[in-house]
Amino acid sequence: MTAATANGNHHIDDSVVMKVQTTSPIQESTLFEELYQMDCFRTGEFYLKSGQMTPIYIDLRRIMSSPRVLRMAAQAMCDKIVAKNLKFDYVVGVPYAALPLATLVSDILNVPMLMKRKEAKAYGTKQLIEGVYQPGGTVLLVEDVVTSGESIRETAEAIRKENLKVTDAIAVLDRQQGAVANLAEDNLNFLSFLTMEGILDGLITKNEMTEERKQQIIEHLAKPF
Ligand SMILES: O=P(O)(O)OC[C@H]1O[C@H](OP(=O)(O)OP(=O)(O)O)[C@H](O)[C@@H]1O
Repeated sequence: MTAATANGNHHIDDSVVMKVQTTSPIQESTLFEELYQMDCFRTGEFYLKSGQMTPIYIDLRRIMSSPRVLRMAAQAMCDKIVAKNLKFDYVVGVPYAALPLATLVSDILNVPMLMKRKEAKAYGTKQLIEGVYQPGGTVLLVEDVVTSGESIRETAEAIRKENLKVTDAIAVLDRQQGAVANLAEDNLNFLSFLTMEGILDGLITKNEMTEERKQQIIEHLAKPF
């Protein structure tokens, strides 16, 4: 469990913080290489949850098929969580793609996990938030890829209805399409380990893309959706 402080808030146990701090941090280029090898980056014509067409699709669902890469992505987020000294009592993944990542973040940091369902069941306890929690506790949201931030907002709303707090969200990758500003409107600080620009630069080094194509993609993604 997390360790309780005098004011009732919680933090990651000191021994876990030290373990994360003394392990070499995951480099962006290292995770990029692994994601590239796992074919997570697709160019072509794809459609996002928002309905927007995108010339580049990043599918991090694929990494659950490699426990090593899945753990590396979770560790990269944990490095950032510890470096930023984020305070929280529970970890919640934005369903579904981020659930394996949230499970590993919970395990690495030894902080309990809760699960938010996409839809409540019509039987059993009918709860939207599963797991054991105390009202008033703080949740850290974990995402795989963020576009508008809408999925994070929806998840935060459901969690706040349960009298839990949410102040921070972290993702493996920010597609840099407005999520930071959108989430700030909802009092959510948003951090990511990788950015779309970093991925496009990586693809240039792999001769998969020219600088000119990168600029065209950035312009396309900057259009409102
Ligand atoms: O920032 P947003 O505009 O909300 O977009 C990002 C969301 O889209 C994807 O999930 P998707 O809706 O495809 O569902 P899944 O996780 O169940 O695959 C992704 O895993 C994020 O949750």
